[in-house]
Amino acid sequence: MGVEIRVEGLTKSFGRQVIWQDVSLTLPAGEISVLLGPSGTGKSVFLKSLVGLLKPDRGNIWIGDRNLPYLPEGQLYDTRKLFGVLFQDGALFGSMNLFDNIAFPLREHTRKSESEIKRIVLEKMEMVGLLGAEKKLPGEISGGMKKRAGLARALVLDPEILLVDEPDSGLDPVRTAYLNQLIVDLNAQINATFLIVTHDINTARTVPDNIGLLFRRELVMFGPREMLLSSEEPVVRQFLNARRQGPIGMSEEKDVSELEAEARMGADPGRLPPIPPQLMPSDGRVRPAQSPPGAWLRAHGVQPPPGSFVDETGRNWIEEWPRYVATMGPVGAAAGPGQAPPPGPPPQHPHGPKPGMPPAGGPHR
Ligand SMILES: Nc1ncnc2c1ncn2[C@@H]1O[C@H](COP(=O)(O)OP(=O)(O)OP(=O)(O)O)[C@@H](O)[C@H]1O
Repeated sequence: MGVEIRVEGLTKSFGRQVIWQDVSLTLPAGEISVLLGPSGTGKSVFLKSLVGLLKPDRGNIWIGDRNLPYLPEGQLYDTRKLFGVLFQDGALFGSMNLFDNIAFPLREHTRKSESEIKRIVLEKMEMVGLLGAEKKLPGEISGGMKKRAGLARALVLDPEILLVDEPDSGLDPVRTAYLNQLIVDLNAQINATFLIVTHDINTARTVPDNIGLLFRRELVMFGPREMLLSSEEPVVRQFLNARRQGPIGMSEEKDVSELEAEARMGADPGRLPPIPPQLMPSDGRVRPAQSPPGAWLRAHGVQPPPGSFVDETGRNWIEEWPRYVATMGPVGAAAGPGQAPPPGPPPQHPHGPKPGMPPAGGPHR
C-alpha cells in the first residue's frame, strides 16, 4: 500500500491572484509529509489540487503513470478512490449519525452488502477509538471526536494516499498530541502515503518524515524532517522557531527596509533548537517507511544542533536506535509477546492506556 505522488511545476491562480507557482515535490510512498506555510499561502488549495477538486493552471501530478490534472472524468473518478481526505471541520453530515457518516463512501462508491459495510465501519471506528459512538450525531460530539470520525470515513475505502487538512485546528494541545499519535499509528498500520497540512510546529517537528514550506507563492523547501530542522534558511528558521524576526511579516513578506532595520538591531530568526526524536507508533513498532534517526544528517555531513534526538529521559535515540530495532524485531513488525520490552518508552510517547485513542466514552473536551 502507499503510492508515490510526483508534483512537477504546478501553478495555480484564481483570476489574477497567483496562489503558488512552479511547485515541484515528491511525496515518497508510505511516508508522512507535512506542509507548512503562513495563512493564505495556499496549503488547502494544494491539497484540493492533489485530489483533483481544483485544476491547476499548469504542471503535472503523477500518481503512477496517471497525470491527474489531465485525466478524463472517468479515470479521475477512479483515481480519486486512491485518496482519503480529512477536511478541516471533518465535513460530516449533521443529520447522519457517525455510523452512517462513516458508511457513506462505501454506500456511494461500492456495491458492498450492509453486513460487509457494518464490518468495515466498525473496524475503522475501532482504529480511531470511536467504537461505541456509532449512534451519536456530529452535533453531540467534541471537535476531537469529529476529527476522528472524519478520519475513519477517510479510511473506509482503504486509501493509498491520506490527505489531512489541519488536524489540530480547534483542538487543545493534549487532544492534538493524541491525534498526532493516532496519525503515526495509522501510518504504521496502513502504510499509505500521508500529507498533513498543519500550523502546529510541534506536529511538524515530531510527526513527519518530510516537511515542506510554502511562502511568497513558492515552495521554499521540501525534504526530510532532519533537513528542514537543521536548515539555516531564514524563512525556514523563522517559521519553525515561531519568531517575529525574519522574512515573514504580519500579513505578507517584510519589505527590504524592515529587514534592514531588523538586521541593524541584530534580530535574527533564532538559533536552531535541538531536533526532537520522531514520534513512534504506540505499539513500539518501526513504521515501514521510517528512517533511522540522524540518517539524513549523516549522509549529508550535517551536524545537528546540540541536544538533538535526546528524549525527556535523557536517552539519545541515535545511539539507542540499533538496540531498539533489535529488541522490537524487524522493521514494520509489532513487538511479539515473547520479546523483551523496549528500553523504556519509545520517544515522545504520550502516557495512557492506549496512546492515540482515548476511549469513545471518555472525556473529550
Ligand atoms: N475557490 C476559490 N476561489 C478563489 N480564491 C480562492 C479559492 N480557494 C482559495 N482561494 C484563495 O486562495 C488563497 C489561499 O487559500 P488557502 O485556503 O489554500 O490558504 P491556506 O494556506 O490553507 O490558509 P490557512 O492556513 O489560513 O488555512 C486565499 O487567498 C483564498 O482566498
